[in-house]
Amino acid sequence: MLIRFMKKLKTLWQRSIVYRVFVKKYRRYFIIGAISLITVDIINIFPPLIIKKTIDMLSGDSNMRGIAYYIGLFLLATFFQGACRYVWRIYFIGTSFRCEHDLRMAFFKHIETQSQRFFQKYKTGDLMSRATNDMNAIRMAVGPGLLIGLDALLYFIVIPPIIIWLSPKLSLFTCILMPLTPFIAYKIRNVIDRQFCSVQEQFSRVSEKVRESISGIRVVKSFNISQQEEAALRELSEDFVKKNLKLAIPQSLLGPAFEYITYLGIIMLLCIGGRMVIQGDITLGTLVAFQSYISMMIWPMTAVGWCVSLLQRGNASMKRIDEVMEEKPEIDKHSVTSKKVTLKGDIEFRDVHFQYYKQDKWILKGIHLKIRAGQRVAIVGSIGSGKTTLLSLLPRILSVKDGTVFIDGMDINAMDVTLLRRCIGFVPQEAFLFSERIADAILFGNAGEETGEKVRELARMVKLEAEIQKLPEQYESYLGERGVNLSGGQKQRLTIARALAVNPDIIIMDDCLSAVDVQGEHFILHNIATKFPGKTLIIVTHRLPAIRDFDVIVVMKEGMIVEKGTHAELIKMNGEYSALYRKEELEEGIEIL
Ligand SMILES: Nc1ncnc2c1ncn2[C@@H]1O[C@H](COP(=O)(O)OP(=O)(O)OP(=O)(O)O)[C@@H](O)[C@H]1O
Repeated sequence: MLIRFMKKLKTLWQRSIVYRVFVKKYRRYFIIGAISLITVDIINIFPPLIIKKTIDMLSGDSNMRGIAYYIGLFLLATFFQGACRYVWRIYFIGTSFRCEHDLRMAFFKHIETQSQRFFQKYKTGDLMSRATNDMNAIRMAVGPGLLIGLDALLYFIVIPPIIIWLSPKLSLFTCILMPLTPFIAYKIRNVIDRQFCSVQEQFSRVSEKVRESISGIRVVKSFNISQQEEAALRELSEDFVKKNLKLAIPQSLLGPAFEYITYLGIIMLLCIGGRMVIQGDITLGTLVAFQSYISMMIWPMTAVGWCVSLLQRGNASMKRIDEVMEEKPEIDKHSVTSKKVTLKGDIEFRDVHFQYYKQDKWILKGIHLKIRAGQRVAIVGSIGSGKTTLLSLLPRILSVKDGTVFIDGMDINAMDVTLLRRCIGFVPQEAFLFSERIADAILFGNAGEETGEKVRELARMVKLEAEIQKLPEQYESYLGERGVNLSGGQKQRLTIARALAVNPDIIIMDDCLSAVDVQGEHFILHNIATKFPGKTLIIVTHRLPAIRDFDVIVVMKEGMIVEKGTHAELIKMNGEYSALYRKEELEEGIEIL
């Protein structure tokens, strides 16, 4: 029975936030902190006893040497106590910051392994709120929460036996109200837990709205919808205030409720204890010492409520972190190696089907495509025909579940995703840039590489050099958030330079020249062909003249490959490609070969 109980206790402990976040990794720090805390609380027992002795001496024979001795003892005890307090603060509170750091890094690393599907489920603002607010709540639980809890527990263990020893009768009267404490804590705790979750969820919504409005500020202004955006944010924010106020009620009830019970105890003590001193049942020193101990209990009484609230908040936040951490990464073969393998660049899609969600429509329907190393391949087709989806499978931004994709004869699902991505220069449709120096944005992810000539060479290759040189600080100029201080075409060219910087074996360009003029497009494609000979190039484009000399042109329609061949072959076929080309010919007034 006892063994079963101990086992259950052990399981509970190992599941607790304190063990998982703090003790498991920083056991030594926990032990040092706990020892110094115990020492402080043990030393704490003595000052009231010393005071009792001194008062009793004063009301007795007034032995001055004895009094001086006790004063010396008192000073020594308080000094030692201060030193130990310093140690536990460092070991508990300091370590709680390390725990928060560890958890945040683990959270971030986990998010990095997730696929698009995950990011559709969790909004950016929500993830931000989990990585900041929730992490902070967890730190407060395993730092101050743990400290206060342990401290209070020690007080509850140490002080009652002493007051019983001082006067059992007086203890009985004073402690009559004590059992009320855990009962009230339990009742209020549940309410706090429920409301804290609701506050955190609302905070996520507010964060997401703010993020969305700021990143879409250009659209908001150009569509003149600032007022609607403001109203939407106000509604969310007001709701957040209301939820916080609702949470504040049980939280603020907790402390006063405990204090009230404790002060009732003190009043009873003064009435009954005073009478006992007058009747000679106890000495004045005993009453003073007794009162000191009861006052010392006020702190743990209040602290229990605070500790419970911190632990509850921490637990609620941990649940939110666990929810994300339990999301299985779609890609599990990640390595931390910095080596780069070289791929030849043969690619094969074998009977590939893809759907974004189960039960959803199929976006790719039985794709069979072989690309030989060094070929230049263009993928064209109507809007929404699945071109981006198909290309996203190669660097495993999306995972292939039905069918197989091979690179150099290897199934990409069996390849280390880090190494795979290092061999692919991927230029996405949306030019996303971080706010950093232009030189760093070009050498992105290649820290440690020498800048200078390589950066200039890449900028030249994408026809960006002259424009960068016109900037006041040239390559040292900082990009605004998401590159707001660049034009659409400049952003696209910079992302191409960034992809080429890794000297990839396979270059994938997803409609990333749409904001570049025709001459610029020819210039860049020509440069890629000459500077990266023998590399496989796959490009998605809606501008057909630019790809007339490509080795293979693949035409997609409704998730299927409907035509494949060279420009001349496809024109001769007089099918889908020929129709698209004629349409473009009309639009741009170009001549068909
Ligand atoms: N993340 C997503 N979740 C759900 N459906 C998606 C997602 N991304 C794309 N789709 C759907 O998949 C289909 C193919 O989209 P995809 O972007 O691959 O087409 P595309 O041929 O590249 O289009 P475009 O020429 O406009 O870039 C579309 O119907 C689109 O709505």
